[in-house]
Amino acid sequence: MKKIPEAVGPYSAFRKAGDFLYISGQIAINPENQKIEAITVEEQAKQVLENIKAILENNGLTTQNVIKTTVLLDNIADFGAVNEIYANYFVEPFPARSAFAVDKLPKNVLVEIEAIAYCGK
Ligand SMILES: C=C(N)C(=O)O
Repeated sequence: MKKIPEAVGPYSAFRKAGDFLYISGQIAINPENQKIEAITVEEQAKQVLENIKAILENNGLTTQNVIKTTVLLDNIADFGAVNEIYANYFVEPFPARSAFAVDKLPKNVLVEIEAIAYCGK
């Protein structure tokens, strides 16, 4: 099993319900030490997506099972930079997605991404 980040509040990193796996919003926590070490938005986006990938893999899934994501940004100016990293993790047909800039994110990170994966046939 791959290491995954611990929740930073009263929630589960993921929950399975029927044919769906719900992955809580991931922030750039290094699962080796539970610390946020990534500094730039590109580094943070990569760590976030590696964390999502690890959760998927621990559940026997890949990013191709992901049908919906939500991207939360501290600054909408980072939209393009995050898209470039994001595109390395998904292939067509891409998951449906929503993206927002929000006022502040937990632990003052720059990006948070949540995902829903379909585990059925
Ligand atoms: C980081 C989160 N997903 C949270 O606080 O809900």
